[in-house]
Amino acid sequence: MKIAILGYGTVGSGVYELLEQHSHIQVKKIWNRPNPDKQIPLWCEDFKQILLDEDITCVVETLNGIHPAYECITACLKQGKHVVSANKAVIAPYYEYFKQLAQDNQVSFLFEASVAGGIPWIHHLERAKKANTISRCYGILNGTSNFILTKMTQEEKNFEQVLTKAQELGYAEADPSADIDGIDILNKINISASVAFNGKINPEELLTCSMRYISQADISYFKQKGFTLKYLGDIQVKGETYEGSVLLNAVDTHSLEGNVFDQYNLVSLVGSNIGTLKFFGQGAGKKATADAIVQNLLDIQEGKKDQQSLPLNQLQYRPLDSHAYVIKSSKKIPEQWIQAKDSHYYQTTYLTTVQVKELLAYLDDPQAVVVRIMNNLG
Ligand SMILES: NC(=O)C1=CN([C@@H]2O[C@H](COP(=O)(O)OP(=O)(O)OC[C@H]3O[C@@H](n4cnc5c(N)ncnc54)[C@H](OP(=O)(O)O)[C@@H]3O)[C@@H](O)[C@H]2O)C=CC1
Ligand SMILES: N[C@@H](CC=O)C(=O)O
Repeated sequence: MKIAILGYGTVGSGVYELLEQHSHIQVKKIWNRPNPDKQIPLWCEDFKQILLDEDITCVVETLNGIHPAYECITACLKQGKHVVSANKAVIAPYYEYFKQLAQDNQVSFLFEASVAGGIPWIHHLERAKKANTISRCYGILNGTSNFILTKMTQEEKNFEQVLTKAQELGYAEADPSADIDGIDILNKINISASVAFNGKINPEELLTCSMRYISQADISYFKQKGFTLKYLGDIQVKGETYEGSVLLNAVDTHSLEGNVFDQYNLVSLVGSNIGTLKFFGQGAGKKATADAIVQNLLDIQEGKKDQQSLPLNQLQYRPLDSHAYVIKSSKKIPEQWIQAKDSHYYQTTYLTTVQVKELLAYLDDPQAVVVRIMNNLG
């Protein structure tokens, strides 16, 4: 099989290097914008040279963000080329569109690397879905934020210092605010919901809180109480309704999630027969992510059939659960929402995600630190 790669950054170069060991998959062309700082093997300047090359039957997309990735994926699928993408920012909003285009053109659109890097999460979701009704997907889904929390907790490093290290190691997004403000996890939760529930969600409805204002003092405060802070994505479904969140969670120090460090991820599904299933591995990084892409290329080579039934069902947001939260804010939180106060940490009464959003809108404090108390992660 002859392929092309779009984007020669951390992941694209990783795919090229791994494929040097695969004699049956040959990289014919690599498209990247002109970059004098990079030596790009097989570089081609014009994307059309790839699109119109009939030898190339599959295109790997490892660009950043929505444009020009959207246009490239669309053109390749319409041209009858298989597409493998790692780019969650474009897959999350256009999942159904790309899947439909692939079906219409009798090709595959695969995206294992887009959620949880090297973990074969999508493969196992699709497999679990065949025999189970899946009601929840949750976990540590971002390597950069987990790397930051680990180094702040274990080595008492400061936030900015560790974020720079995560960028150097190739874990962070081109704009790392996606990692620390929750957008990246939101995209991964959205893609997981499309696969697991055959469901369409509105990501803006999820309770999404940044982790960028966490301090060493906050970490120590929770540590004293037996908690480790983890930045989790969570989505649950009941019938045609769903609820979800992306935020810091205080998890038991002895829990599995509490013991996942560095760029590693731990992602779980809850199935009607199997109960909770957990998958652990590297969620970010060159080689691990490239491996997930190569796995998809091998799927295509072996003629693996697509599992997705379309169209997706539109789900409605409705709170399904309530939790206690700890909120650190310089603003005063009204009594009716508070169960206890400890210095400037307010512990709330049990609140739904919708109530927390109301409280945060009332507070209007962009630097508030919001932590969900998560005693039982399953
Ligand atoms: N890094 C990781 O661990 C993981 C990344 N991903 C996803 O994989 C994709 C690639 O990530 P990563 O390799 O880390 O990112 P990089 O920024 O390292 O690589 C992106 C590449 O795309 C090129 N590029 C960007 N915009 C354009 C454009 N308009 N035209 C042509 N080329 C362009 C860049 O060129 P230039 O160098 O000139 O800027 C760069 O070579 C992203 O969508 C990311 O979310 C998924 C899982 C894990
Ligand atoms: N920036 C992402 C890369 C993988 O998806 C992360 O840190 O997890």
